[in-house]
Amino acid sequence: MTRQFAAPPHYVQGRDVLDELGEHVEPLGDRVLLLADDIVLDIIEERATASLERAGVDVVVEEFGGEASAEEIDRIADVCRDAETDAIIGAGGGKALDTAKAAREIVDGAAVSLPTIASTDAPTSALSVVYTEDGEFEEYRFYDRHPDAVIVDTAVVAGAPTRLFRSGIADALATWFEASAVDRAGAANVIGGEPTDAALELARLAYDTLREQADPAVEAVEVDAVTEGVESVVEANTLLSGLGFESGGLAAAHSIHNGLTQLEATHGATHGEKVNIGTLSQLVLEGREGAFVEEIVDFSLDIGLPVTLAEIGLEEPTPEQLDAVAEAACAPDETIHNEPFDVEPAMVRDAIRTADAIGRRLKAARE
Ligand SMILES: NC(=O)c1ccc[n+]([C@@H]2O[C@H](COP(=O)([O-])OP(=O)(O)OC[C@H]3O[C@@H](n4cnc5c(N)ncnc54)[C@H](O)[C@@H]3O)[C@@H](O)[C@H]2O)c1
Ligand SMILES: [Zn+2]
Repeated sequence: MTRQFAAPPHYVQGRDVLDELGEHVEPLGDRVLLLADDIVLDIIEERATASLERAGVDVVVEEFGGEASAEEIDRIADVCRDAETDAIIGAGGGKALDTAKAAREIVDGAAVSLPTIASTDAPTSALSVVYTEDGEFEEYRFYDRHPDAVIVDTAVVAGAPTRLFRSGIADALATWFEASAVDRAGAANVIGGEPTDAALELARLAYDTLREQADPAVEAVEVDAVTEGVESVVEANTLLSGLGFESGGLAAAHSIHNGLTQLEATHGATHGEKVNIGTLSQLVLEGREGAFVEEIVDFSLDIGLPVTLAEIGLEEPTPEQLDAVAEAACAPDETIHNEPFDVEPAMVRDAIRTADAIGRRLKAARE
């Protein structure tokens, strides 16, 4: 297998970069669609539009429906066609960004990611995660092109709910564990190559950054402050985790996340919160040392991430529910098969139950 690495050409991060949006978008298009939900439009529409207009870029604003579903993607592609735009800016969380990337794939032109939360590693990737209208995982769509630019205003990100920042830490915490599983298995990364050393190092750097900086950064975001630590964690959640997962590869944690989305009760938990349960389960599945699993549970507790099924909406899951999650996590095209051993649903179910037991014990010990 050849080593392959891919990345977007341009990443911009800093306080108030929203006011420079126009400068970065102007080389990419003359008329852009700005896609965001009502909450995000309230936060960014005025400044984004003003910056784009200063740069001579026409803007058409469209409200995002909230789910990255096939229906919503087709609707947005139609809006782009009718408005004759030549670029699309997805602004908000992972779902709006994924929808913008998917619509650009249909209509062509440029795509820009403008994350307003550091909640996932979706902004940099050349793929979308598509769900049913009801929020169940449906498919990954892979693209040849990355977003042409990724613009992250850290003041906007720090002003958003801390829960979403924590969720991004969870999504980024999974990256090194998954990429290193792919590496140990000699499996393929998300773009179909062997992980480069660079991708593995980026994933590792995301992990090290979070272990050192996540705690104080969460504290800063609680008071909407932008510190160097916040900048580092935003970069870990967005750029390092984004490049790290795509060119490093995914494994069990994200398959278990996908399995969990089968249960409606988990839909109130964020992507990152469900991924955290996936990460802890992956560590148990891999037979990691007990002390190390406890260390990661403790880290999660320190920053306020879920460590039990109850915290993601599954108070008393039935055996049938956990079997359904494990079955879905082991679907033939799932990345759980990138683990360096054969994985069966019963192993996954028992890893989830065991991770939950450890999480409950350590959580109770703090109460
Ligand atoms: N394509 C990829 O590579 C990739 C990677 C990771 C995750 N994902 C996908 O991302 C999605 C999850 O994304 P998410 O967790 O960001 O959820 P989300 O997109 O549903 O956004 C969560 C909420 O945050 C709100 N929000 C956004 N910015 C805000 C701000 N500044 N202040 C207040 N509220 C704000 C939005 O209105 C939204 O309701 C999932 O669909 C997941 O599969 C994709
Ligand atoms: Zn993720």
